[in-house]
Amino acid sequence: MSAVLDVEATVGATSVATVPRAVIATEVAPAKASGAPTIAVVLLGTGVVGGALLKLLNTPAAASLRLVGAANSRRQQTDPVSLASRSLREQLNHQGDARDNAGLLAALDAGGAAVRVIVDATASAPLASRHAEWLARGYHVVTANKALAGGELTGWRALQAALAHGGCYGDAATVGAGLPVLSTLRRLRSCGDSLLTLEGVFSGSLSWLFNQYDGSRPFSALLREARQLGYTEPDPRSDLSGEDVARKLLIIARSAGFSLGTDEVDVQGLVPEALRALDTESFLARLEELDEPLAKLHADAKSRGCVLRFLARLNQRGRARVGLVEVPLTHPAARLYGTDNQFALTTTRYNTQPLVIQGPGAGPEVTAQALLGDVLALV
Ligand SMILES: NC(=O)C1=CN([C@@H]2O[C@H](COP(=O)(O)OP(=O)(O)OC[C@H]3O[C@@H](n4cnc5c(N)ncnc54)[C@H](O)[C@@H]3O)[C@@H](O)[C@H]2O)C=CC1
Ligand SMILES: N[C@@H](CC=O)C(=O)O
Repeated sequence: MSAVLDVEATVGATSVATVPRAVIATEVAPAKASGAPTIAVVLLGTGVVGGALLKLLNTPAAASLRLVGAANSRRQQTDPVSLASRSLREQLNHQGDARDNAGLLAALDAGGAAVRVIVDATASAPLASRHAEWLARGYHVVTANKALAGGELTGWRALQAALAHGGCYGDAATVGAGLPVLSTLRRLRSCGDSLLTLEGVFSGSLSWLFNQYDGSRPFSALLREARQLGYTEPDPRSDLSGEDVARKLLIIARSAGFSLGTDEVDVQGLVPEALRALDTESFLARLEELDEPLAKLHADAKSRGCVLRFLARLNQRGRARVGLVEVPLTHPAARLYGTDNQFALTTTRYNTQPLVIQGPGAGPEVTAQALLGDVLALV
């Protein structure tokens, strides 16, 4: 890719200060026939992604899984035999026990399953901070939550230390919503290949927004639609601020051996100062304040024959940047569709042309499938 990714080309930077925030999973295993070892599962989070996973758990692909506990932020239900109800997600809105991780772990232990898995489909940093402890206690963790691996370096190191003693960390959903990015990188590394540079579009929601945005509809209207479609984070500022992209960049970089801290990613976000300290509901009520600045950036880019794309880049010196840039129509990122993510990996062996992984990078169904795939890969 070209020099448009350089700092000078970064546009629309209304904020810099964002705090950005694995590791083992192979490919999806086929559904097991009856009599195969049962996997006991606890699901944390029954929102967009967790809700889609609950649907998948009622399909034949998940026949070897036994859901023994499920929780949202306020309530939980457990059943050491199986929580089979199709209306579990709705039930948790008004019935169940108070939240208590110990009760969920007890349900995992009670059934005597050989494989015990905690699936984290929340965006909760406090929950993510428990992942290493759970691994150390003998549970496997499968996660869509990026807050540990993409958070402070101390958390990443605690995770690696826990993994050194056993347990698996299914993290496919944390990058590209399950696109085979981390698995490919690990495979290359196991063959002695090394990541040199990385660049591309790592946000499904921002990809969708800027692939659509042509000035004919306000940016705020598109953002509301992206949220409805389940592409954004629970608080869309996590996407707009660049924080979610920075987390993915950190997860990839760290998986490739770069010990990058959160403060080593230069993050150029899109959330104006006035909207940063609000609670989520107040922010959602003021989305129209994004419209004018983005309309201007779009018009400026268009006048130069360019489009806007939210790009991430890690160079060979370990310098990392994420932000909105103008790219010419010939740029690979200008030719993305829908929620497409694009990861261009230049390695010691893929060094004349990068290895490019591209495809839908957000959405409940693909993300839930990535979680299921990581669970099935445990046996
Ligand atoms: N939406 C997408 O396309 C993708 C999302 N992800 C990740 O999946 C995670 C979930 O995203 P969504 O489902 O969109 O969010 P959501 O807001 O729809 O759902 C979050 C769920 O977590 C629950 N929760 C929060 N704190 C909890 C706690 N302490 N204990 C138990 N449950 C708790 C909430 O009650 C809710 O049910 C996020 O970490 C996100 O980054 C990852 C890849 C793609
Ligand atoms: N909000 C995220 C969802 C996947 O991680 C994105 O837009 O990419």
